[in-house]
Amino acid sequence: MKILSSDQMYAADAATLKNQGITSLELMERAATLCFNWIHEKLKGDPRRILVFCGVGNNGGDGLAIARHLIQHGYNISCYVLNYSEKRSGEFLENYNRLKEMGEWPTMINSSEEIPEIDSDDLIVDAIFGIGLKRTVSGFTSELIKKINAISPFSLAIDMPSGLYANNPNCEGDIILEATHTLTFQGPKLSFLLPNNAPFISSWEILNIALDEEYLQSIKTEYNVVTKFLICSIYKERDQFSHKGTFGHTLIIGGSYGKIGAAVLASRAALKAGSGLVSAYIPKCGYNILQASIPEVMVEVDSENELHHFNFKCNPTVIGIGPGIGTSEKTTKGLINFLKDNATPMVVDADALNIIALNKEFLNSLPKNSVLTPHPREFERLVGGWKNDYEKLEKLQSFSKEYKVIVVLKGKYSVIANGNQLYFNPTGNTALATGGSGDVLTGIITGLIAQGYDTFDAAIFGVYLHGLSAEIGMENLTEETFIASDILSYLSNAFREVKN
Ligand SMILES: NC(=O)C1=CN([C@@H]2O[C@H](COP(=O)(O)OP(=O)(O)OC[C@H]3O[C@@H](n4cnc5c(N)ncnc54)[C@H](O)[C@@H]3O)[C@@H](O)[C@H]2O)[C@@H](O)CC1
Ligand SMILES: [K+]
Repeated sequence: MKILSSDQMYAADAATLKNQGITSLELMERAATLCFNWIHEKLKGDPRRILVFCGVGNNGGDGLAIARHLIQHGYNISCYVLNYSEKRSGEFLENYNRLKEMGEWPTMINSSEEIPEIDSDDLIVDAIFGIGLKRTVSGFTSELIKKINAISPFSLAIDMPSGLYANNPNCEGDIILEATHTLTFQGPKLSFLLPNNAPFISSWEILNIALDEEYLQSIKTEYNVVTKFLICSIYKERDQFSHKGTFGHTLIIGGSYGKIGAAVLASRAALKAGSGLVSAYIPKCGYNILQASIPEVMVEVDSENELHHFNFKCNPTVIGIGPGIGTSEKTTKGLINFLKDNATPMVVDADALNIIALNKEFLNSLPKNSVLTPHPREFERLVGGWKNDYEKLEKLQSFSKEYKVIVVLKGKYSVIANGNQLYFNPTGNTALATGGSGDVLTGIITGLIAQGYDTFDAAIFGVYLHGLSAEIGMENLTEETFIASDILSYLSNAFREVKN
């Protein structure tokens, strides 16, 4: 699913009016009716007080239309207009008149003194600013938002939490509604997916206002959200005549004394993701552990307690490298030497990334289309810091382009980058914030590449499955009790969900 900028949203709105032969007012009515239906379905006539706060643009127009539906259905509502500007939009005025004709005059707020009392049991509908926000919210409008944030009632943001920009960084100290939930039109805005904005956008859902499909298809964007539809198109049915050789040979290079488990988890994950064969190349001290934990995996060993020589004999399709290797001098030297000659595609994680970050000249030695899976701290070591989440995304794009690698930047909404193309993954939960979860991801992506998935597809698919397994796991476990090996217990369910 494409993530549109506010300019692209306006263009899509305009194309929809033209192609569907409807007016802007009708499109607003469509949007507002969906919002009303959402509220009505949840409240089912609940007599609690609903305060609808409207701006004077089209987001405010939505609010007035929602207020009208709520009144018509007997809800206990008070509707306010924040009179911050003389410039009212046509659709705002039209909806204002409709309310007036019903004898329901919204209350104008012209100063901080006129802000009403708010109770923590009220439902707040925030229709002050949407995608049209152009500058920092100030004056009594910001006072109102501060008051709502302080009292913290359930606040439902229409399209956007007021004060948040759709696709630009906010300034330090901007006043933004900490919305409890956001109903957004057509698709998520880029700002929803960025960690800095977490306080404002704790949960959101899309209301499909049926913008012109053909026009949406034609829009070009660098930002996308991974959908089940995309994942189903990536998934490859297995050929009935296939054999273990068909699904490639993964080599996991990992482990050091005390961290053999990382190699175990990654190897098992590669197998469970469907790699035909899996070998592990580990320090000698891990031999018995690995053989005993996963009999399906073949093992080759390096020196006693750490990796040093990197002289394995097998001939893998793809290598997953880094889990648990540490950053000792010997391992660093060995890895650097290995990188100089290696042409096999790789998934590079953890300490392999940290070693490369200290020896950046070797980034150029990575085989084209290798996958790097840093968490934000590891990525910071590779590229230096960033001013804000938007600059982080720019750095992600330029890094991916410069070194011709796929980067998976891990986090809530992990971002998978291939040059300028960024895909935000929606699956997962805090259960994944557990030791070994990254090793499992490395193994899954490596195992997918081994069996013939394109590397970008494998990164997208792997991240999606990894997150989905954790979601499905919540049927039996909790976010606290779920551990990394549980990801693999639920991987079959995740695959099954994709296959169905
Ligand atoms: N046909 C359409 O265009 C549709 C629009 N919709 C709604 O329309 C919204 C966009 O409406 P608008 O473009 O009117 O913009 P907004 O309603 O988001 O903002 C109102 C206006 O306030 C002014 N403004 C911006 N920042 C300000 C600030 N800090 N202080 C004071 N004034 C400021 C701007 O001139 C802006 O146009 C969407 O978010 C959505 O809610 C929906 O009804 C769907 C259909
Ligand atoms: K809003």
